[in-house]
Amino acid sequence: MSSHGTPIPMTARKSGPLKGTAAVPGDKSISHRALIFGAMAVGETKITGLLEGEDVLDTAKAMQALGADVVREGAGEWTVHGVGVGGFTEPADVIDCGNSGTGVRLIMGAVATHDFCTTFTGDGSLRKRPMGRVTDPLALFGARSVGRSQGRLPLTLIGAAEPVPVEYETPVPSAQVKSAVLLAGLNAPGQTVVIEKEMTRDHTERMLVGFGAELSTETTPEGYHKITLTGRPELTPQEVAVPRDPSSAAFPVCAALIVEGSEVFVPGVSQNTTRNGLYTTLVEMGANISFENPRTEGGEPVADLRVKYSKLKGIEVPPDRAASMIDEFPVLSVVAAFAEGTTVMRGVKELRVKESDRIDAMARGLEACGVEIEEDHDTLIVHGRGAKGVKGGATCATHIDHRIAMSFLVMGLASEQAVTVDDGSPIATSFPVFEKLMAGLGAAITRNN
Ligand SMILES: O=C(O)C1=C[C@@H](OP(=O)(O)O)[C@@H](O)[C@H](O)C1
Ligand SMILES: C=C(OP(=O)(O)O)C(=O)O
Repeated sequence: MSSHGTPIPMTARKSGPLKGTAAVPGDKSISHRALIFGAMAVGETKITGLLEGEDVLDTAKAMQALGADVVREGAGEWTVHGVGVGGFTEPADVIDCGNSGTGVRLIMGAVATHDFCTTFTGDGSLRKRPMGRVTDPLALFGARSVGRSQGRLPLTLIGAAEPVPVEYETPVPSAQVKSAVLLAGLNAPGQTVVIEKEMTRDHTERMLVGFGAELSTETTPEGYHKITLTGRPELTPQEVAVPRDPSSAAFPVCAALIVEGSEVFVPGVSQNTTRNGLYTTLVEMGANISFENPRTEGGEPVADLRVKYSKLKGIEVPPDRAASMIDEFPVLSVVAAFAEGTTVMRGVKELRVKESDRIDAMARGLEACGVEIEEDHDTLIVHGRGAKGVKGGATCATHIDHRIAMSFLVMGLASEQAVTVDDGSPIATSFPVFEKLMAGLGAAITRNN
């Protein structure tokens, strides 16, 4: 039973060709950051295209609780009157980040170098996720924290009264950890340095530069990604146009690839190389995707995708691509089930600490639907059914995980028998218009109660 909300079981049935345009909402990562950087700038930041999903709305509430003025002006249009770097005030109540790892970890970073105390919590999924990966580097700035065992939420963070700058090499490939350290470094004197062995999504770096921080990036002789941030800048308010979310676009794209006769147009999909690993992988599998009208939107390189049903083959995904498609492995494993041959996903252990253990959740659901898999701690291998087709016919557990729910619903659109998910309610955390958008393409997805 989820503590996210009342479970909403949903079912997807074999559908006719999917046709039309899938204009997915704003990018979740960029939406969180637009609110947080807006709150740390002096003056009014205007945001358009903000993702109004539960995760981002929780971050908006948190920014208000810390003293910023955050106002919804219209659909996706928000203004943030920031309090300036170092200007947050102690929240009067617990900050509840709901289902959002990004929200809680970035906000922990933002308050860690403020001389006050913040208590964080979240839903049943977030309370299981590891926070030590963020509280460990924040301790180097002088922040202290007390959480449940293994640093789980609820957790209280006592910010550093006299923060010191930090040099930190991230032990796991995580943009959330990198961003937490950089956000803490904003209110520390001197230079904060983050080094990552594998480069993760770079929205924090791009947006900090956009908001006027002094930040430089370089590749070290070992090939690592090194970021140097000068603390205590005055951030200048911005007009942020949030581009569409490539992680949400993955669902209509993958659905079109596996539902026979489909042709779907997906505008404005990020071509940022720290986010587009799924699309590279799909092309290697033989996907018929054309990348049209390349341009820049909201500071991100984007293209319009025209996607046609394709006969796909299994491939080995290079492990060094994992970070650039980390949220897309669940839906890739669905596509792999329909491909001819085996798809090997190695170097994916980070999937075990997402909203759910995504290797386990996908493995169990795929098996229940008649797909043979192999897994170990860091690997998921899917033996594609190809011409034999996917049986389906199971109810898959989603474990309060939006991407698991959407992935199995996509699977049901092309399986012989319907696929049910026990709880589709978490879809609202990242893709609140998923059902409407998929219905518009002709996908047979229904709620069961
Ligand atoms: O920084 C971000 O916006 C995100 C980073 C990734 O998490 P990790 O940093 O934990 O890999 C990703 O899974 C998440 O959906 C969003
Ligand atoms: C992992 C995800 O988000 P978060 O870590 O912000 O909860 C995701 O959206 O797939």
